Amino acid sequence: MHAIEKLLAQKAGKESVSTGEIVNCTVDLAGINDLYLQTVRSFFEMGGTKVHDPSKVIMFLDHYAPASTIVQADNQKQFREFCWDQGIDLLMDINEGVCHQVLADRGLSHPGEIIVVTDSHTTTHGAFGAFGTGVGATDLATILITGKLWFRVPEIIRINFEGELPKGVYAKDIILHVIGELGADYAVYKAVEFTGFTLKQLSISERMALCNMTTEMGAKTSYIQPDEITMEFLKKKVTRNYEIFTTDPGYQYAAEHTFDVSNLKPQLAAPFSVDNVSDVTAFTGRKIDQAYLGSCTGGRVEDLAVAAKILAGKKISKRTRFVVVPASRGVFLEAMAKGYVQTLVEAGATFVTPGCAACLGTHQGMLASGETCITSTNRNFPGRMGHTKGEIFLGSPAAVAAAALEGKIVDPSQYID
Ligand SMILES: CC(C)[C@H](C(=O)O)[C@@H](O)C(=O)O
Ligand code: SF4
Repeated sequence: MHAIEKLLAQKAGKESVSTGEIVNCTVDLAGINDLYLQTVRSFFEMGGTKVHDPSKVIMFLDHYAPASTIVQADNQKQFREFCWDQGIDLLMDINEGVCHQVLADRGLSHPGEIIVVTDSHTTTHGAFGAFGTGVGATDLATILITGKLWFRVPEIIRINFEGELPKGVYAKDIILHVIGELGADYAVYKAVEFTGFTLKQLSISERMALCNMTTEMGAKTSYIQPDEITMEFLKKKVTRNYEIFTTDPGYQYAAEHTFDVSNLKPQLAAPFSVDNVSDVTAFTGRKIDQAYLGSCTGGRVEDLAVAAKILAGKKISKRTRFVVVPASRGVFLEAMAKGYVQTLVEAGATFVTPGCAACLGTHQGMLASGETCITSTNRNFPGRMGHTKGEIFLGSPAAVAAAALEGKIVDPSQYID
């Protein structure tokens, strides 16, 4: 069996599972975000009165943090009251940040566990060897009532990376390249495992970016076998025991792909699809109105660090806005302590408090008609960050910072020593 199958088998109380089987699993952590008040409504509609185990539930007020509309303010009020009534202590209010980063910061994402959030990018937690997946309101309400949820054991695809990453090329470039090659619907309901030499070069932050974007291939979940890098990260954060599963030798994957990254150039996904990917050089010189650094894909400390490095002692281009949104309070604090916030604000960045902000086009950095944005986020369909006639290029944090500096798309590798 694969590690993912062993994990699902254990959570279903079975000896083994096989692809396609439906299993009913105990969920280790269930998260609800502030766009999903329907979860609470469904909980009551389905006959719920008391949450099965409030210690395994976490609430995130992140997508509209702080609330920008009266409806959202009202929803957030109802979420808070639900937590207080139900004894849910893990209420991550508007001061905490994007759910996936908050889980990582707090050491709540563990190997060998099932994490389900009402958010598609829950695949991010594959970076820790967890089974992370996103669901809708009624599925989440089912967990609230029973502590369990059914899953279809997914086919598992192995994506192997060989070679050392060139200067100025990051996990974001790798995953954009993979999605460009395989397509945005390649992994629908499949699990994507990343393996190979290149992973040894990738920090937890970079691995989170990789796993996060498997959602943009349709993946149900993603996986990286925990190693020394994972352990190093977890030992500073996690206080309780967890189990690490390993894949049996000779396991037959549904498909296997190998990418050599040693000659990879910085990548961009051009409007209006995440798989419309090419080398950044195809668009160099293209003027941008806004550069956006943030989200659960590209708003971590390392992302702000590379931007600060590129912009230290410089000013952003006069006709460009640079919106920076730390993914979490933890990221914000660390970036302040390390001086990145100071550097970026001096360079002309506009800071937004931790949260989803304009990543999903609802507030705090929206695009006007006809504007072009380069962003470290994960989606670029029409209207994703504001006006449907806004054009969005997805790139690495370095590509975003270099574009903010020049006011146009440039090859970021020239800005990295
Ligand atoms: C709000 C949520 C439903 C949504 C998702 O699931 O991905 C959001 O986080 C996004 O990125 O579009
Ligand atoms: S930061 Fe963006 S992608 Fe991540 S959860 Fe928020 S809206 Fe979704």
